[in-house]
Amino acid sequence: MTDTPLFKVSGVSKFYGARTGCRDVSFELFPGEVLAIVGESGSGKTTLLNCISTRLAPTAGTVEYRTRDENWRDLYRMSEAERRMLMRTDWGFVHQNPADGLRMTVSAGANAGERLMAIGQRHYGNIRTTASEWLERVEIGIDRIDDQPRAFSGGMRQRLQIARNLITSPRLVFMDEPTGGLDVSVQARLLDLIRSLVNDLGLAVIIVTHDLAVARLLSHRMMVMKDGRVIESGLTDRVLDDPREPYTQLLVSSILQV
Ligand SMILES: Nc1ncnc2c1ncn2[C@@H]1O[C@H](COP(=O)(O)OP(=O)(O)OP(=O)(O)O)[C@@H](O)[C@H]1O
Repeated sequence: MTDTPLFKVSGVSKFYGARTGCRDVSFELFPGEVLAIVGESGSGKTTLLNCISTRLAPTAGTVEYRTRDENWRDLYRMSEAERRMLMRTDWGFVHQNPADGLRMTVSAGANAGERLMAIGQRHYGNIRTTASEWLERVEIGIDRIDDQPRAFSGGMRQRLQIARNLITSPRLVFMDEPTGGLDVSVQARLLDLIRSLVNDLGLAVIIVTHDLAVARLLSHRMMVMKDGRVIESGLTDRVLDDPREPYTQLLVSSILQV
């Protein structure tokens, strides 16, 4: 990790009419850092993730990103085309439901290789080679490269979605409950894979989860949300081993013995 942040969120709020989605959230994220956003259902995690990943315009606040050419850019002042390019190249977004992040009716190889074309690669042979390497890296047999993801299990689909996201060497990846809805043994294998890829690639990650065990395993730092606000944040081990807020204490003791 370096001393210069990669991403700055200041005073982000989102209101749905009179209802609060999230309120006055600020934080910085450093290169290579994994931040978990945790909280109960309805606490505002998804709203916040969508606001900071440019999927949902906040009611107030700014979200800034340090680009590869060392410029700070306010994401909501970028043109739509610039934002889309950033999403395709420098960023990844891993959805809870792989069908939301994959094209279900094209081959696994094309799903992985497509983003390389988005960044200008044109050589079919090279794209296929890189796609095969990535399939292998996420433990999908090379004999499945021409199969469509609809013929894959839930765990395989999720691994393919991860390959599709990481193939362009993004610097920042958003993950929304990436292991939600999978069997426990499949979850454990996927978490191991995510952890080693994130470490090997030095990725910065913002991961939303309601599962404190996932936060414990993957994140360096965490933010606890309640009613749209961040009520506690700090190093993951500190927050889980020595929660300061009564609500966090309750969450830690009632949800899971971690
Ligand atoms: N499109 C919407 N219109 C109105 N209210 C919404 C909308 N989306 C979310 N909300 C409200 O905003 C609050 C935060 O919801 P959000 O989905 O962000 O929470 P969450 O922590 O991600 O929950 P979950 O884990 O169940 O997805 C809730 O009160 C929710 O009802």
